[in-house]
Amino acid sequence: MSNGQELLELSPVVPVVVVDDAADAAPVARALLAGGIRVIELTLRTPAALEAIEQVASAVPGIVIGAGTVTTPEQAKQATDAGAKFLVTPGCTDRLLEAVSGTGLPFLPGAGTVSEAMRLAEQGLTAMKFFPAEPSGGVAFLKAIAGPLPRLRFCPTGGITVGSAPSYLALPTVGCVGGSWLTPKDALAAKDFDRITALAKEAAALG
Ligand SMILES: O=C(O)C(=O)C[C@H](O)[C@H](O)COP(=O)(O)O
Repeated sequence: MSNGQELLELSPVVPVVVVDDAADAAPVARALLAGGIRVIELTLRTPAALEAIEQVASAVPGIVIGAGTVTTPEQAKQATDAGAKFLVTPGCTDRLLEAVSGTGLPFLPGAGTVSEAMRLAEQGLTAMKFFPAEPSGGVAFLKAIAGPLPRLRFCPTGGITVGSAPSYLALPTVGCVGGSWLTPKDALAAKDFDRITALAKEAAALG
């Protein structure tokens, strides 16, 4: 996997995972894999995130581990050092884009408007996260911009559910969708990894 376009092909659904306890990360990754999902995006929103990435990178080699919520150059470097194999940003600044490209990892930069998507395309980046998908116009927005921007491809994320995912995945400009619904907070709190496997199976079947 060497670029963002390949990232879009890994799985129909990229689980966006928030862990408060790094010890949960490897069991969650195994539960997702058992359900047929072979990619995980751990968000840098919690203090446990970098350790969680390290643990998945070393203990669950079968899953492709990435870091999400990368918002600063420092985080891009920390996530890379922790063993992330790809990076995802919710939006983009010039400084962040330079840092993320500088890691050499494949990445999905975030865009939420036509101009943001065009600015990324100007830099040769044609695979991006569409965030926040539902509040920004969802499927209707993506359909509308496929006319002027047919070569761009997206991982829409934000407000997507197992029910709405198929209408996104049916669009030719959508490679995969992202979502946190595979790893609900209460399932993590109860360490109900079987439930995560069941949700992963349901999501993997969308492909
Ligand atoms: O943390 C990030 O990097 C984000 O940009 C936000 C997440 O991608 C969304 O919060 C996931 O969306 P939900 O599936 O609606 O929970």
